[in-house]
Amino acid sequence: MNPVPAVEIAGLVKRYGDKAAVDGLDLTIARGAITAVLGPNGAGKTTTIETCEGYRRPDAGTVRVLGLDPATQSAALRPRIGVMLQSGGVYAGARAVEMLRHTAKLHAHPLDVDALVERLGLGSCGRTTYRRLSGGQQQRLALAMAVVGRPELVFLDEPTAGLDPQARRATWELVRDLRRDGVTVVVTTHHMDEAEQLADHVAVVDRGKVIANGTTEELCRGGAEDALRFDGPPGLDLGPLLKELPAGATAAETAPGQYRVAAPVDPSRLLATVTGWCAASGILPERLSVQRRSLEDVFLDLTGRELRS
Ligand SMILES: Nc1ncnc2c1ncn2[C@@H]1O[C@H](COP(=O)(O)OP(=O)(O)OP(=O)(O)O)[C@@H](O)[C@H]1O
Repeated sequence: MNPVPAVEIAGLVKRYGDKAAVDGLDLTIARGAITAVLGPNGAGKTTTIETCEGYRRPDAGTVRVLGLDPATQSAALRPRIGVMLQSGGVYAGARAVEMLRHTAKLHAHPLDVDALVERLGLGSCGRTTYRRLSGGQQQRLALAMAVVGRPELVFLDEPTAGLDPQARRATWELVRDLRRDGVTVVVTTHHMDEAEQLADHVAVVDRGKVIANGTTEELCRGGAEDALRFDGPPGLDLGPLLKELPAGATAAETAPGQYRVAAPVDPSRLLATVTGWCAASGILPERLSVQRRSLEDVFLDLTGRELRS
């Protein structure tokens, strides 16, 4: 194992005017794994990733990527990393696959371009210019450009935003294959299921700091009890149910007609209490299940359920 972490960030501060977009962020990312960086809009994820890529200079703190300083050693770093930006980064007038072939030629051991084009469903885009590709095709091309040079480390900023389910799955498979080949992948996403499916490690960023960090398993286990979920008529008054449960129980309508109940009791007792209350109230609970906390639950517990302005 290479002892130098893929990414080491200590006390990173990045300001835009007098606003600190990143505010003392610490994060170490291991090699050879997939790390998902999650956080609400405006949390500072992209700013952090762009600092790692050498596109932004820190105002304070240190950033090391593959042991190098991206601000001053970018010439040594660039050939070793792959970058997929949230938008742009590709010349709009260039023809899609030609551009990919050109990028491949800049690297010593590129991936097979035809195989990559096939995998990402870009076969029909050969001579189409970047600006004429659909949004999803542009995303897939940007992903192909990021990985074609067989980098040691890939940064993918929201790689599946706006992709159809097939393209999303193709992206996931490609990311898993990168990990199998020993590549370190750092991915930002707003899709909690994506992070749950793909990531070995998860870092949650909020207000410019890492507020939680660990494996998905560790974060989902952390502190909270199993939750019971069921569907029922919208707008149920859950107050009487809560009275039947011990202190510390929570009950909420997470979406219209969808309920989540958690309590520090044995799951079988929780199930008995909820079904008993439903029966007594004339409610037929549908799709009833006891589940461990999902990453989305963890995320919302950490960052709040309110929409931020
Ligand atoms: N070039 C810029 N000039 C001024 N402010 C900026 C700039 N880029 C980002 N910001 C601000 O910095 C904060 C962090 O933005 P950033 O893009 O890093 O967040 P993010 O976590 O990636 O958000 P999202 O999930 O919406 O992509 C936001 O308040 C944003 O408005």
